[in-house]
Amino acid sequence: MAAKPDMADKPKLLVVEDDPGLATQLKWAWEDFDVTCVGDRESAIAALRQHEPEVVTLDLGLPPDPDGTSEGFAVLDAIMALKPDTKVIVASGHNAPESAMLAIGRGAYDFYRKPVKIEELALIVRRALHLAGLEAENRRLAARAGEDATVLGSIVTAAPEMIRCARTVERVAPADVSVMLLGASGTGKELLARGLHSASLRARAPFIAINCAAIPETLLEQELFGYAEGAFEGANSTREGRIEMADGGTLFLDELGDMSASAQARLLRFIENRAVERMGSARAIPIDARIVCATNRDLAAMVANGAFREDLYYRLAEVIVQVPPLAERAGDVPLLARHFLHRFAAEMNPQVKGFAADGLAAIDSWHWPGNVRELENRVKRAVIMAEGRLVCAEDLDLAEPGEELAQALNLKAAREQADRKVIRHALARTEGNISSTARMLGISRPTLYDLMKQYDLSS
Ligand SMILES: Nc1ncnc2c1ncn2[C@@H]1O[C@H](COP(=O)(O)OP(=O)(O)OP(=O)(O)O)[C@@H](O)[C@H]1O
Repeated sequence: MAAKPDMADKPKLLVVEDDPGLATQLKWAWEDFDVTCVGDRESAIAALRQHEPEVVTLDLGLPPDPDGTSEGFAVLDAIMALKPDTKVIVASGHNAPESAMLAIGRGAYDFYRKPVKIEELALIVRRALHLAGLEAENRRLAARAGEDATVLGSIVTAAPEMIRCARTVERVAPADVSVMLLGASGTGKELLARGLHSASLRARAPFIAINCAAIPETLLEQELFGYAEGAFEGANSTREGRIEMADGGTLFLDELGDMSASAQARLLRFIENRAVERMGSARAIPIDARIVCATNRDLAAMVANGAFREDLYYRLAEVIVQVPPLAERAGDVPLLARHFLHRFAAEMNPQVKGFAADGLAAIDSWHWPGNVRELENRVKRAVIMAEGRLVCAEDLDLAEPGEELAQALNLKAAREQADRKVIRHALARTEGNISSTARMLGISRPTLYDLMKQYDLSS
């Protein structure tokens, strides 16, 4: 015996009709629907809540106002408020032909004329159902695309290279191993470290980050290990270091390659003893912190030439994760550009809605040596600069230095233009960090300061 089609498989139709004869006629006309018939506002809303129908046919003339439209509109408004994706088809009676148009203005999908022609109504109902299905599928896909475009919480990517990298981080997160993130500046190492912490069992404890390159060598040890009162001149009170603050949580050591030999030795002692000694104090304070570190230097080479301790290296690099540069992540440049555009437009310039074609082309052809940080800064600046709805190539200021030089007045002017452009780009890449900019340009900090003064550039 063939199984009876299960009601659960059938699309749901709610018929709101106060004429019992007509309601019965409609009910039998829809064999392939799971039909519910009701005759007033209260039961219509109750049925909506209970069955969540995809499609509703609604007679606007319902009791206690069967000759008017007030009750019908009240039902329509309630449906639009409770479940706005419902396709409502209203009946337009002889007495109020204009009400059909009003109903569409208030969210109804379509209307039919009374007296009802079942075939005509069937066509409208089926089309509405088809559309409801398409819309539901679209919503599902959009939600999935949203999920897929971010990994480890906040990392926007669709590139297999980066997804693999994030998945590795996700997999090692629950194990209490040390993780070393290797990759160029601005590739998202800190974001990955934060993602790792959030995915670990330590998520509720603090995530403490310290950038070893941003703190002068002499202060780094104080920052990391803290100090006791009187440890040195000016130490008027005892201060806990970052390692202590990370107790129970994760300590993120950024730019690890910039750590002095003395700080390296102290760090190794902390790892071996699982305890810190504040500077100027012999008391060992037990600390349980997981270390995640990152560097854009070639640490293996630094170990080979003695600039970085080998024993420390192996303690910190139980798992090594290579973070690919942005230029090697297929499809990520336009994806991230749009992500940043929408974020910064919402924060700073809501009239901006997207990229002009030449803007997208400029983004696409740039090689992004400063990686995601450079892209983020460029788009931020462009959103602020944009005058219209679309960000164009000019707002992004991405031309190669060479392109404009051919038109320069003379060699001196050309050199100056090139200097300005290269310095501006380097500053954008490092978010105005003078030491990193000088290192990137292969000049000393004083030389960079001089040039910035000469060209009237600010960081
Ligand atoms: N995949 C991504 N999705 C969204 N934002 C990102 C992504 N990658 C990086 N960013 C953003 O780019 C900026 C730079 O990232 P991050 O600081 O993590 O890079 P980094 O590799 O640690 O850089 P550095 O080596 O210079 O410290 C941050 O503002 C970060 O939020």
